[in-house]
Amino acid sequence: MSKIDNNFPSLKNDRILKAARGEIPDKLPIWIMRQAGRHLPEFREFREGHSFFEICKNAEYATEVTLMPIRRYDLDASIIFSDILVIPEALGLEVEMRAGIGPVLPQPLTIETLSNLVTEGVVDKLKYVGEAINLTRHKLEGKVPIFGFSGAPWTLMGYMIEGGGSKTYSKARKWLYAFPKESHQLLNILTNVIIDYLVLQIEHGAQIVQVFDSNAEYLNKDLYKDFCLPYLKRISEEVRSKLRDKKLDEVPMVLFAKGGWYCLEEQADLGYEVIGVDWTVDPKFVRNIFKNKNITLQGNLDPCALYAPIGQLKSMVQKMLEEFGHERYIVNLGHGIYPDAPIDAVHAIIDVVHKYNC
Ligand SMILES: Cc1c2[nH]c(c1CCC(=O)O)Cc1[nH]c(c(CCC(=O)O)c1C)Cc1[nH]c(c(CCC(=O)O)c1C)Cc1[nH]c(c(C)c1CCC(=O)O)C2
Repeated sequence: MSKIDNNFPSLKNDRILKAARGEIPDKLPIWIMRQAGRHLPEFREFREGHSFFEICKNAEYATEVTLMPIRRYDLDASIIFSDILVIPEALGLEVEMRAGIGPVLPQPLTIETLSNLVTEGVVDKLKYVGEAINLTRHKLEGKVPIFGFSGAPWTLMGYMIEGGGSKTYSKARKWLYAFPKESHQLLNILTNVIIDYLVLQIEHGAQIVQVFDSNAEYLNKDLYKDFCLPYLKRISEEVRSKLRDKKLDEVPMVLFAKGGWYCLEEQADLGYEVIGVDWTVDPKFVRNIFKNKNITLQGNLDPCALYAPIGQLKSMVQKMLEEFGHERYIVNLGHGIYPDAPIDAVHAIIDVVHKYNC
């Protein structure tokens, strides 16, 4: 039994939850993908004394890092400090976080080693994430809600087969054509884990969860239909049904399929309240696609816009807010903030968003 205390402080800022459910918050909500970590000097300092996974696996450390952006900025949500690659690790693959490179899996998954994945007790091994969420939600004192998250099946499959990041994900894409049976087998294993992992996070206090399909951009509509949509749908449906079985309240679910412009319409029918879009998607275009759907949009400022002169940055944010409109909208970047993003730029964006008249 993990340490759970679900007697949480009451929530003072529910803008994100309201926007996700289609209610109108007093101000537009904003959070920033990858806000907890690499661009913050206090994180880099903390990181000098601890390895990446040491921080993830120690609830006190993970809480400390999760709170860093909340102390510094007037954000409307926190996101637990962790990584999408904790799932491959719990399935038995070694994952290293190498400075200047990123995640490396020294022994990538092959068709031959697929059956070696340890599929029993996976979520038990991930209880440390639940404990970190639980402690963070207490330490947040109700200031803002906390996001849980997971990588999507295809995105995790990509890292597992490539052994890390890749420019093309061609080894993983090759599986989809040459080994469809094994691909589905792997995607099913991942989907089962993701469902229980998200339920675990919600049980421990996550008030909203996001599924990152960061590698959607390497597929096309046919591949996404075969190898992603059914699994993403199963995740939203089974997370909700497991929560009902456990008599737990449902939480809003966000899907962010980066580069998934080719199947936006299909994403609206997967059972997620919020769909994230990257900066290549025109706000008016996506609003039009979703006009008859009960979907909240999230996004989509180019993370590189943060390097523009502050005045220009503020005008771009203002334009983005006008184009998305104030209903069913959560402000965010179109992908994670970069390590060298200027702190002043983040303050400027939040300032424009919170001054915006809904
Ligand atoms: C693809 C992906 C990964 N991890 C993640 C994704 C999906 C989002 C996206 O597409 O950006 C998600 C992630 N990774 C991290 C978080 C923490 C919470 C947050 O601030 O959003 C989240 C939500 C911490 C991290 N994950 C990582 C760091 C930096 C590593 C370090 O401190 O050494 C942090 C703070 C490492 C990581 N982890 C990953 C990569 C490619 C890298 C290297 C690049 C980098 O982020 O610096 C895999």
